[in-house]
Amino acid sequence: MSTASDAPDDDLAELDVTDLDLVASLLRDVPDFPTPGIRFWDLTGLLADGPGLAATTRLLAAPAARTGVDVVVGIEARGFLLGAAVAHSLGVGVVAVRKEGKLPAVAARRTYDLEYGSATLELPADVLHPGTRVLLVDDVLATGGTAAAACQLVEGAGAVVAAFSVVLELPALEGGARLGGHDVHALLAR
Ligand SMILES: O=P(O)(O)OC[C@H]1O[C@H](OP(=O)(O)OP(=O)(O)O)[C@H](O)[C@@H]1O
Ligand SMILES: Nc1ncnc2[nH]cnc12
Repeated sequence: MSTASDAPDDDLAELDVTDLDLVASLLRDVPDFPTPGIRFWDLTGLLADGPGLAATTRLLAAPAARTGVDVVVGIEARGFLLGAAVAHSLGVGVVAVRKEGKLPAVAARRTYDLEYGSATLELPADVLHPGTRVLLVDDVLATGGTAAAACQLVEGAGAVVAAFSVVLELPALEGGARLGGHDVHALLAR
């Protein structure tokens, strides 16, 4: 079983080790999904576990205590589940950055590549404003294409990415390097 010492970020030393160990114990990796050669990290069991979801929410929300945020932005699709939980725990709202074609009013869109394909993200119109401080939330940071696109959308609206919280970083794919120096808080690395 993984332990909290797998956490990639020294900042996390102050976080609850019991919470981190619980999160690590509920992750599952699936070989060759969705395409051959991909080791897919599945958070279904973590999200379905009450104490696991609560621990994850506490850990992902932690950067907001240091930086202060006005709103959480969750990235489709698994970032919606985590983002809403984090926003609720912080007492702020949540904005869904969606895959192409789902929003009736779009502020901007970005197309990007990820580990197993390409996609386009869209930011809803009229929810982020100049100076709005955003906590971005997602489940996995792999190549960083998704997170970089989301950062560009937020900043294109004049808002500020105060921090990016993610459950799991895959450091071999060097996604952090694509985030232009943004503060990345990954709970675990694999
Ligand atoms: O760092 P990257 O290489 O960009 O990959 C990370 C993204 O990939 C997954 O989403 P996916 O696009 O599979 O969408 P889903 O959550 O809608 O299934 C994951 O939830 C991240 O958003
Ligand atoms: N290996 C992986 N597991 C889960 N989500 C991902 N998103 C991109 N790569 C991923």
